[in-house]
Amino acid sequence: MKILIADQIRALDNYTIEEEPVPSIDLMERASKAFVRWYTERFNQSGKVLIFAGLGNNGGDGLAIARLLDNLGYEVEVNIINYSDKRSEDFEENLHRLEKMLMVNWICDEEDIENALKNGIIIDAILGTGVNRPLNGIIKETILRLNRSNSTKISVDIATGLYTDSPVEPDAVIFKPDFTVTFQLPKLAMLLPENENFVGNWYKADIGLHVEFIENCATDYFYTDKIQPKIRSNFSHKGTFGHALLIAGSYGSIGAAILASKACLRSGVGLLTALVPECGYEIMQVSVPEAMCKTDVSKHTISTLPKDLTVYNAVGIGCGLGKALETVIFLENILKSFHEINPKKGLVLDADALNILSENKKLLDLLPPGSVLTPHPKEFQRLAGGWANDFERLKLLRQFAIKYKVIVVLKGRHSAVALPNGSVHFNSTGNAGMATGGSGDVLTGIITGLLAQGYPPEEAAISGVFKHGEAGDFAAQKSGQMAMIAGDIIENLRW
Ligand SMILES: NC(=O)C1=CN([C@@H]2O[C@H](COP(=O)(O)OP(=O)(O)OC[C@H]3O[C@@H](n4cnc5c(N)ncnc54)[C@H](O)[C@@H]3O)[C@@H](O)[C@H]2O)[C@@H](O)CC1
Ligand SMILES: [K+]
Repeated sequence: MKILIADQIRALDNYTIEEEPVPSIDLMERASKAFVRWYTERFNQSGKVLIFAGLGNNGGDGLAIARLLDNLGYEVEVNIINYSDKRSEDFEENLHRLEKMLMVNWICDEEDIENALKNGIIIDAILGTGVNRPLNGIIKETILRLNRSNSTKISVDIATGLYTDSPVEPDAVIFKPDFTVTFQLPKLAMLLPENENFVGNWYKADIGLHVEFIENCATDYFYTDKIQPKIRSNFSHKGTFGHALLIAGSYGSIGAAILASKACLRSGVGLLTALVPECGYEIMQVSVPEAMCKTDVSKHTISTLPKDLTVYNAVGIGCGLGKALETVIFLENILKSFHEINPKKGLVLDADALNILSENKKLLDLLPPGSVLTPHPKEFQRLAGGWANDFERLKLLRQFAIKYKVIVVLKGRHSAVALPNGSVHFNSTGNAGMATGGSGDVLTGIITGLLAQGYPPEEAAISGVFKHGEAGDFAAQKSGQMAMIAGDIIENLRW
């Protein structure tokens, strides 16, 4: 699914209005009905609904929502923030419709704000995607006061004050909802970790905007909310699904090799060889009997390039590897030999392989095009340098992927997969229970397994991240997020 910037969303609204055609007031009614559908599925008629509306179209939505909820028997109180003389046409029309049924309160000063605050659910329809400057005056005062309330808070489309596709000022005042119900498409700002408090749990409400227009919009940002399942032929044999090599583990971290190996096997790979230091041999053989196991000449680390690299369809390196000097030299050698053996072979670099790259930046130039790197934010910072905000981080991520022609999976709540063409694919699956040791090793195993089966690296990364998160969601349903361990993600992989 595409993610569009605010100007494109405005153009999309207008195009839908002209081409469908649908009068803008009816489109607003459709959006408001979609919100009300979401709301009535979760909240019953007990208690008050306190609607805070602005004077533009987001406010218009708020007034239409008030009317629809009132019709459904909810006890609604409407507060309009009187911050300007300018009102949108559809706001005026919805005010006209509402005033036939309900009295509205106009908020002009702090006393009005205090009077408006009662027990009830707060709905923020003050400003939406039209916000273009920091909040001040009576809007700012209202938001400051609403944010102090313990009531459940819900934003219509986007929290008041949050810019759709640019960073907010460091000391900006922004509404802090528990939920956001956003129309049609997710907004970029809602996917960035620094905005977590200004989004809450968010839901997408379809309002039937023009599908072809969306298809023709150019964008670099996408949201992965489903992937195409691949069908396996009945005539397959284990050779059909490739042979993966995982190079992982060091003394004290053989568990990382086990987790990556199990995940790789559960991702459909035909054959798996794990290369571990000698100290890991028995542990691997006992824990993962399905994998073949080779050992390095070193007892505790990986130091020596395997002879027969051409046998493998994909190689995953880094889980629990350590950063011993001999391992650094090993990584340099394998990156050099990758260019020679077969540029089409897949390569995944994770954890200590990434840390070695950041401590030896000249190695970055050896990265084979199409390699998949899976850093968490700290690892990415060490690789690419710091950033002032998440938009800047996103820019660095894209620049890095373009410059080195690699795929970078920046792990997090909505893991961002940056491709060499500069596009970024945000993931929809996963949960906080996955922030646990070994979860990254599982992802490396999955992506390596997909690469070995012949998935193009872009698809292996996007699908792997999606399935990893989905398995984490299944695991959380069973044991709860707190009790989850990385092994549960592997057990819950379903293809
Ligand atoms: N255009 C359409 O057809 C639809 C729009 N919808 C709603 O319309 C919203 C966008 O509406 P608008 O474009 O009218 O914009 P908003 O309602 O977000 O804002 C209204 C106006 O406030 C002004 N403004 C911006 N920043 C401000 C600030 N900090 N302080 C005070 N005033 C400020 C701007 O002039 C802006 O146009 C969406 O978020 C969505 O809720 C939905 O009804 C769906 C259909
Ligand atoms: K809003």
